[in-house]
Amino acid sequence: MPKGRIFTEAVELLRSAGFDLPPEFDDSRKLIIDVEEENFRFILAKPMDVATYVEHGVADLGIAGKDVLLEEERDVYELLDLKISGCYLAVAGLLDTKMNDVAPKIATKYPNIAAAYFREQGEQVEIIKLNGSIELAPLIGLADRIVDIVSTGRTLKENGLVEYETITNVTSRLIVNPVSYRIKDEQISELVKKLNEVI
Ligand SMILES: Nc1ncnc2c1ncn2[C@@H]1O[C@H](COP(=O)(O)OP(=O)(O)OP(=O)(O)O)[C@@H](O)[C@H]1O
Ligand SMILES: O=P(O)(O)OC[C@H]1O[C@H](OP(=O)(O)OP(=O)(O)O)[C@H](O)[C@@H]1O
Repeated sequence: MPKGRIFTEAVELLRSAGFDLPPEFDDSRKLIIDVEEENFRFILAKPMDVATYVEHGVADLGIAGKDVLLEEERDVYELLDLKISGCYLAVAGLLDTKMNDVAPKIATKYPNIAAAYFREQGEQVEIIKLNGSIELAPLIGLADRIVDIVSTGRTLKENGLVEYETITNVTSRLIVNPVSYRIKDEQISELVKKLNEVI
């Protein structure tokens, strides 16, 4: 399970699919929660790391944003679009500004997605990896553009930035380790069926 934003929505989804999740899921700092009644162990990780745990098989299943899956390109299967935590990835910058002609600078938490996007556009850019507050970069002259998540658009607006292009829509997905998918096929299909009924 991804901690943070997605967690609350994911817990709600699992509960509505019939999972009996204890109150620990609402207020706890535990990183591993065993739910014996369901025969499930929940591991709470940073959202960007979920696919890593699943690829390595220490978790059979995971919930990860499509942004993470595109950025990390882990060897996992995507089973379901859970249609939660919706947002999108966009190129943004200061109003009425052109990108520098020579190797414009792009600040982002998503260097792979950004590099692939500008490569497809035939533009040579310099990617600057940041870990948060991406909107700062064009404001203080670190970058010409940013590639970042937009949800309500409030962060862009309040910082005087505008969106130039949409890259892709993002929702959270149910992912599975390819070996687990073969071995635990029955259990996993049962879970997918339950989730499908409430998505
Ligand atoms: N407004 C949003 N901003 C960022 N991520 C969002 C937003 N809305 C939905 N998401 C989803 O939530 C995930 C990130 O969750 P969250 O912000 O809790 O983690 P994080 O980026 O690791 O944050 P932090 O580094 O602040 O802990 C993304 O992968 C994306 O799929
Ligand atoms: O369109 P909005 O609803 O304003 O949401 C988008 C903002 O939310 C995220 O930042 P976050 O809050 O995760 O902070 P961070 O960039 O410092 O990690 C994202 O990186 C944008 O900055």
